[in-house]
Amino acid sequence: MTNTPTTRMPSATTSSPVTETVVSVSGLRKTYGDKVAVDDVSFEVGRGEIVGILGQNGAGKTTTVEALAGLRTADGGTVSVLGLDPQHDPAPVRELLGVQLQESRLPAKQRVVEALRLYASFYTDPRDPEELITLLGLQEKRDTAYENLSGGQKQRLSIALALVGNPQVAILDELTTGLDPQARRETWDLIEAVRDSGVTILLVTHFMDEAERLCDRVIVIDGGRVIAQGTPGELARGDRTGVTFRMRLPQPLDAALLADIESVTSMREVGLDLEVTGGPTVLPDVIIALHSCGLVPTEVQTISPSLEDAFVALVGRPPEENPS
Ligand SMILES: Nc1ncnc2c1ncn2[C@@H]1O[C@H](COP(=O)(O)OP(=O)(O)OP(=O)(O)O)[C@@H](O)[C@H]1O
Repeated sequence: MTNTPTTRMPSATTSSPVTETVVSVSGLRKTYGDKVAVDDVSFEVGRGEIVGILGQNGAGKTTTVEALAGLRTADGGTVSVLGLDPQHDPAPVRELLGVQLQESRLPAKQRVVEALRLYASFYTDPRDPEELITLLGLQEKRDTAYENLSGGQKQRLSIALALVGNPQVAILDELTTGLDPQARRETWDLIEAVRDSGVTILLVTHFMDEAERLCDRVIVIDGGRVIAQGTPGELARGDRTGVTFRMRLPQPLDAALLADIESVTSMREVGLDLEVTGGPTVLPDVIIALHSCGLVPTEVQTISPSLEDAFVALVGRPPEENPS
């Protein structure tokens, strides 16, 4: 994690005090006919945080954030943005909340600067469109029609449109879906710059690498319910206190040598490597034991548990490769 959040929220495993809650969702419920899209969702977001909403297709993520933005009517529960109620009085919330929803589409011939000026005219205290064009690296595309922008440029424009009202909170849904790896990394840098400019961000994503890179905390939704929340590191570690590493040795090893080490709990061969798992001191214990036999590994790599592993363990299935 490269982020240094200005506030930390309580999570599954921490209890730091909340300094200022800007978004609060409590017992949210939404049905479409017989279909329960959101069953019982509660969470809070503190000022300056980037919080990820993770879940598979159909988990209820978009319904949740759209209810928060006052774009869908909830059947139960409460939502609050900066103390305002978007469900019963959405107009003032729109001044404070920017929304980038999935697949924003603009008229094909509309130029970048025209779109930004038009959207700016909807707000009482908008950001300067030219400043946003610079912030989002769209200077060279300022006068380009929407239809002639690349996928990454369209995405950056949609983020600019979410920010043009000068919001204190931004909801970004499927931020980097369909972008190439470089455009994704550029978009991530941009989101960090947006957060550093003082905007609290709620990020809906399928991508675990994106959540690990950007989010101070993540909320995992499955079947319309929150099934876990915490920092990406907390969720990835889960209950694990042990260490796993892989090493490559210059010659075959008598397995009994390592099996006798108290801190070693398991070993397995992975290709040319030996993977060892054990207690907190297992890595130095193994290296010292090898050294006493005149052996030095040619490579050693510690294996960190990933958010993706945690997600699979929690949800029972991996996040979709090709989100809809
Ligand atoms: N307007 C609607 N009418 C009927 N059912 C809907 C509607 N919108 C969403 N649903 C259903 O509600 C459930 C939750 O949908 P939602 O879009 O909130 O999920 P999601 O987690 O955002 O999924 P995705 O990642 O695919 O966008 C899904 O089963 C979906 O099919």
